[in-house]
Amino acid sequence: MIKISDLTVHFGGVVALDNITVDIQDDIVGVIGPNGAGKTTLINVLSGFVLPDSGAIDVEGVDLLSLAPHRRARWGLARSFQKVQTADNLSVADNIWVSLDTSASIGMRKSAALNRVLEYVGLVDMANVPAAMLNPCQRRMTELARCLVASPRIVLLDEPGGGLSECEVDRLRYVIGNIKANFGAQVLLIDHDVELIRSVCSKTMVLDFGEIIAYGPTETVLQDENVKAAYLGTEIGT
Ligand SMILES: Nc1ncnc2c1ncn2[C@@H]1O[C@H](COP(=O)(O)OP(=O)(O)OP(=O)(O)O)[C@@H](O)[C@H]1O
Repeated sequence: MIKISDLTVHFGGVVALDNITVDIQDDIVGVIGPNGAGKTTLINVLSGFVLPDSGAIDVEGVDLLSLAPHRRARWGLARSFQKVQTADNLSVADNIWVSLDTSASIGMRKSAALNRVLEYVGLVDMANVPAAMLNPCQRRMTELARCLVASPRIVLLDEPGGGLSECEVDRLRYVIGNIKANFGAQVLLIDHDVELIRSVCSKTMVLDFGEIIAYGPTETVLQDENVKAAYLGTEIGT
């Protein structure tokens, strides 16, 4: 469980997160909102890329903000980025192995963990291929595999559906939707693809101008008039 209390982040005059308080308990929770709403900032604070001005975050009894970013990773916090971060000159396997190099004991042989995650994301046949040769979906899957390989407790995903075709999003839906069952980790999923959010997230939080304007069961939230208004110009399917 992620317990966020009174979290505020300013960038100069911009209030990116405005006194947010929320308990995140469900296995897969969506985070949606218009551009600039504060979604990535929330993941950046959780992962240690941004220091908040005030507030506290408790994850499973741990004071997260007291840990340096690398210690959060060792504790079991994994994240992906809006712009996929793969090293082009490394193979798929080596791109994933990077997470194992910095991880603590993961309760199984590291090579077994690598094989398991390659199989899970469907990249077994591509293990030795340089990342430069991958298509966008395979790059995204490589990044997801890197998030999952070291037995994380919490996985933060920043727009993993961005730039993928519909059929690729189907695959992504399976991979994200089964993280809890296969790896035991809680997932926080930011995406603009409302159908992806709707299909995998039991609860969803909506940010607007740094504030939580709705949080609850995904379908209820998507039907909320305030949420529809915040998304004016963006269609939310009924
Ligand atoms: N490093 C930074 N320096 C200055 N301003 C920033 C920085 N990071 C974010 N912001 C500002 O904070 C606000 C929230 O940005 P954030 O990236 O968290 O929004 P977002 O909801 O993730 O948007 P998007 O959907 O476009 O990714 C925006 O006004 C943004 O311009």
